[in-house]
Amino acid sequence: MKETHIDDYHFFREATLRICGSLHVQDALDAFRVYAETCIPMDEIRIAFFDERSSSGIILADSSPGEPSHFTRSARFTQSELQRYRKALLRDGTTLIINDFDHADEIYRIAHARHKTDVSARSKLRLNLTREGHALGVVTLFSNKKHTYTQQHARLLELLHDPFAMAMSNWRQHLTLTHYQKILKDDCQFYREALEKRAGKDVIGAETGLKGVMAMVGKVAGTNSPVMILGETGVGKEVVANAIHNASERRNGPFIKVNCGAIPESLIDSELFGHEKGAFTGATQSHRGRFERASGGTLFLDEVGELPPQVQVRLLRVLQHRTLERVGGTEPIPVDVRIISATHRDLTSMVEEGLFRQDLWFRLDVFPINIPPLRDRTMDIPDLVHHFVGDKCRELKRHTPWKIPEEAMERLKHYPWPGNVRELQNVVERELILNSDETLTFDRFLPRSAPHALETSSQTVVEPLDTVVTRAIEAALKAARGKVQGKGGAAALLKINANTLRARMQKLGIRFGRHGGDNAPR
Ligand SMILES: Nc1ncnc2c1ncn2[C@@H]1O[C@H](COP(=O)(O)OP(=O)(O)OP(=O)(O)O)[C@@H](O)[C@H]1O
Repeated sequence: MKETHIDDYHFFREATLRICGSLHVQDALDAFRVYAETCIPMDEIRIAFFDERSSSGIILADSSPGEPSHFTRSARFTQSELQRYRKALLRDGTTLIINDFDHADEIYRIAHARHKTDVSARSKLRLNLTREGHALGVVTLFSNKKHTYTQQHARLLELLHDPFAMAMSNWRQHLTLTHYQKILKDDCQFYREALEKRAGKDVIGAETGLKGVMAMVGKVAGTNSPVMILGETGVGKEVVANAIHNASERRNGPFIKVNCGAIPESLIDSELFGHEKGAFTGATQSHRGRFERASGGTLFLDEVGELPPQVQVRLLRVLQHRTLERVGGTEPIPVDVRIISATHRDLTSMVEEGLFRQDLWFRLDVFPINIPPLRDRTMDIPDLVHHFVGDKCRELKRHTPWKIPEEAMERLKHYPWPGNVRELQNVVERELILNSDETLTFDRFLPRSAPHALETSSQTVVEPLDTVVTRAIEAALKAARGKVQGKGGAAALLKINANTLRARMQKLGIRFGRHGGDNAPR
């Protein structure tokens, strides 16, 4: 290329605009090459840096006018190669011209070969990027002809040291952030799917006992109206709230649940609305509340009747203004959530007694949905039982086939289920743990002899699940003389996997070993 006079200022300005013009290193490099090749010849240009942690040379971007060349983006170096490379960089200064690559320092030829590159470079011009004495990386121009580069080219490239160094830091930070953003998005998707699986997307009884409820769900899901779900404890209020969210346009946003009765009064403000750093003793970090976390999705206020009066006031204000302020904050934060509330309490009488604000109730109770108790939709019981047995068998890794006699199912249908679906779910779990036969009779919980007594005896028959499970495990351990695993062991007697049994023993605090003295299950 015939050397022509190039105005330094003009070159610096135009080149810098392109180098710093994009956070995407590839776009910036392509734009720079298209402009700069009118002043400095190049068949290819690369930007690379050294990653100290992995002792690897990493090519960030590569640009050429024709077909992109092939190379390995990341190449590892040994410690001694690294030292030789650093020494050579120090020796060679900011720019280096190699006009006959065959005679270049061996370490440069090693680096070139290590990237398994198909660039047939004959000459190269390199700019060594440093900041405050630290090596940031290199910009390398390649030419397929020998003796391409002159001191004038090197001088021009050197003018661009600072813009390239600054852009290099930004590109690397941008790449790191994009990398973490991808990981977070992926994790978020994974946990959302796991949560959906746990919550169970299926609404059993949607075509039978809950048909009317699901028709209401279908009508209201597409709107943004607040929904109030009413029903006894354990009827499936959360299941229905989930169904509304999943059928709405917000389905790809978060579904955040707040159990208003389970959060201590002193924490509920911060849990719902978040707080700023230093808002109170112990607030060492700022914290997003559940309202903010639910942004773009649905906020499910379970047991809304339990909200303390002062929180009712603040909730009303957020719903009216559609903005919130974190505890200790002054900036209003816009709120974009759909509210679904639920309660098993009689909110109308709570309003009459002054225990629940009427204005808040009007705002929340725009579209009420009443879920009937299980005793009023006994036709759903067989499907629910089969659904829960299938689920629990998978969880307990119980592969034996099972059947439920017609007569046992009739008894299940006639029980009044004061704890509704949750109670039925617990009874199924207990039956599967205690009954290792193929036939599930439910005799322990619903005795055949006195079906009429069931309705009154529920208080004495139903015990906390953990108590029953503990008793069963202890009985099995006793029969197996402390042996957990293997033939005749407690796991075999209970027909569950030994690891599952150990996990349960640990959770329930059951002592291990033949004499209960060992501290690890065998
Ligand atoms: N129709 C249904 N289909 C499948 N599972 C259900 C159904 N209804 C309830 N369940 C299951 O029963 C259990 C209790 O349901 P859920 O938590 O939705 O009840 P709830 O009315 O919100 O209870 P609470 O009043 O205690 O908050 C859950 O494990 C849920 O998965």
